[in-house]
Amino acid sequence: MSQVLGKPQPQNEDDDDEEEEDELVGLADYGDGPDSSDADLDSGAEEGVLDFSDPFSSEVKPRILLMGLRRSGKSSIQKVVFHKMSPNETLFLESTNKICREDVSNSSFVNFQIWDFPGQIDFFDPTFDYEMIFRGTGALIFVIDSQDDYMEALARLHLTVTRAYKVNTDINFEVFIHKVDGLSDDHKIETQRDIHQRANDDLADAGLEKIHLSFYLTSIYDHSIFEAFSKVVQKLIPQLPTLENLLNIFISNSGIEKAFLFDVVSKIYIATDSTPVDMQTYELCCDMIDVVIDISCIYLIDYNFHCFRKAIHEVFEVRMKVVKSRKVQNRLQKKKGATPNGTPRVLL
Ligand SMILES: Nc1nc2c(ncn2[C@@H]2O[C@H](COP(=O)(O)OP(=O)(O)OP(=O)(O)O)[C@@H](O)[C@H]2O)c(=O)[nH]1
Repeated sequence: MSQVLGKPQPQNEDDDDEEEEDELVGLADYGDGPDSSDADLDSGAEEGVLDFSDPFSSEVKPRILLMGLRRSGKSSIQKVVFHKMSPNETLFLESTNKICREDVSNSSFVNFQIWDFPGQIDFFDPTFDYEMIFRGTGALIFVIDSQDDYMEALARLHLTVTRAYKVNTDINFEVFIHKVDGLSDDHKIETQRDIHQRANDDLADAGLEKIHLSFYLTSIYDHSIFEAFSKVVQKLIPQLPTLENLLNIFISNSGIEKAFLFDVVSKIYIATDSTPVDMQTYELCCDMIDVVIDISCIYLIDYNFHCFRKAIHEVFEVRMKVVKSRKVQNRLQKKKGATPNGTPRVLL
């Protein structure tokens, strides 16, 4: 069902690149963020806390900005997706008061920078060089807390998007309607419709209809945040059409029903074939990746790959039975590619 790719790059190369980059722009003395050690261990990421006046004009990696009002959930998103923090632990996150930059270099495709902005950032502060920041930006994620009154957030979204667009018309504007775990299904749809309408009306009133905003319903308490981040990252991968074609060829020649190319570390999917993505299949693959990560250390130490693979399949089958409802299993059984006993096929 899924081919899990995306090996971490050799650590030495990364280190070399990072040193070179820092020397070039004179940033060797940037302090590590509070979680830099975790970052290194968990995601191959490196983190730094920057001043507003950070002169990062020569960065070549695509830059993803996380913006939004205070407590909207920006840092939680970053920690859950890229540091495997459990959602409940985010309750104890402190407010961000400086721009935090993180290099994510998990593979040749997942290779970008994330900048987490403090909620109270002031675009009119003369020391805040927003032109420099937006110039090198590939995607701007604006996080709106759907459980809160979002009028102020919408005004802020409008200001942010119009400022950014003036500097760089190539930015992808991504709006995360976040914390939807607290909303009923009807309320989710209504909130999305309302935010979509108001945000686009504001742009139209300013004569900026040509700015395209993409909307996602997200929560750190389920897979929606990983799916949304996957879509954001995919837009920054120039090889995406080629990868999709390869996956199309792969499924048509193998009889496999759905293929994802995953970044194992973050559970972002870099590409998939052109059949529609079914959330339950994606969740199943994410669960599978968790299992692989949980037990790989035990078996890889033994260099016994056959045992490892067998164990993965066994654990996966048990998990399928426990976690998935009978309804989901029945649906999967009926689909092409199911093994005779009804368990979906997984390739390792
Ligand atoms: N229910 C729910 N709570 C969330 C979600 N994401 C984040 N939170 C909570 O929202 C609160 C604020 O999260 P932060 O990540 O600190 O927010 P922030 O936008 O980085 O805040 P600033 O650093 O002040 O700008 C925390 O208590 C999180 O646990 C979510 O998807 N659902």
